[in-house]
Amino acid sequence: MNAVIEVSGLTKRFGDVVAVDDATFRVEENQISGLLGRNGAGKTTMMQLLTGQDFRTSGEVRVFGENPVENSRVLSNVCFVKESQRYPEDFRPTHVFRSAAWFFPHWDAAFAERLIADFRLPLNRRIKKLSRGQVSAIGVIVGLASHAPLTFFDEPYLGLDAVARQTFYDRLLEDYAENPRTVVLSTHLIDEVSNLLEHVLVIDEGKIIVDSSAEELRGSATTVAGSRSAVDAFIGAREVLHRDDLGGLASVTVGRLSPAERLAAGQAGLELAPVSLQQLIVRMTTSDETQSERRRIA
Ligand SMILES: Nc1ncnc2c1ncn2[C@@H]1O[C@H](COP(=O)(O)OP(=O)(O)OP(=O)(O)O)[C@@H](O)[C@H]1O
Repeated sequence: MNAVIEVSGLTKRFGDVVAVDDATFRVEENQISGLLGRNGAGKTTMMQLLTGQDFRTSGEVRVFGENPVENSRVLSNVCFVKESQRYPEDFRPTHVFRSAAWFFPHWDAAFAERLIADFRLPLNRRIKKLSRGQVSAIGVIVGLASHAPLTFFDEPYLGLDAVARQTFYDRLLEDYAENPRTVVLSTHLIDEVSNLLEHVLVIDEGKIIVDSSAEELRGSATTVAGSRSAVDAFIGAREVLHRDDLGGLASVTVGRLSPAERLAAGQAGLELAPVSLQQLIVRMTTSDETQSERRRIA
């Protein structure tokens, strides 16, 4: 596989704050990757560095094999949809889409038209008069219709309602199937995007703590539920990631189970349930147990 992004030992400091801390990872071509993490984890800073909008303190960044900073060869192939995108004072959505056609060599005007209808976006209303969700829809439309070989969506749907978010996921997947490209998506709505993601990067306090295929990650923990005595007998000396007890019942999250262990759990009358990506990430990035859980899940 070809790496579209290669990052090595990347660090970005703002005074005393280490926003990105010695990050090393690759993003493969034509995959949808999630860049996930808590508030202030370093997601936006990472995207700024990858799109040449900020300077690194140390380390290396390669996008399409080159340094992205002030590099038009790289940047003409990149679309960055930001959460807090600002537009010129008197701009209307129609102005944004007309300019997008100049900026993005692969701009798909017909697709943009369809998305404008899907999101019911008023084209000729001043952007400053639009609702928060309508402003987000502009960014989402630009990101999708740009057909840029590398597209970053940084928490793109502030204010978008559930229908509009589902429209975004559906159109992204449909279009990605026809026009494969590399997408990096940062979001807090992890469960909503979980089925979209092929690869997951989790950043916490500037450090990349997970770099894994989404499928592998999903199978990396299981919840075992049943009578407390049967659960305790099954888990034995296993490390427990999370535990809930209710009367004589217990529900315990443990790491990856082998097929034989799954069979044994079934024979012991226990129920097994996968742990959602969101639950997993919440547990990995919750402060007091963070370090030990990361080790156990990894
Ligand atoms: N220009 C700056 N000056 C000082 N500190 C900054 C600056 N930009 C970001 N930071 C700090 O760097 C850290 C990472 O911020 P960043 O915006 O990358 O986080 P994030 O993961 O995108 O968060 P969120 O999910 O809340 O948007 C935070 O502690 C933030 O306060």
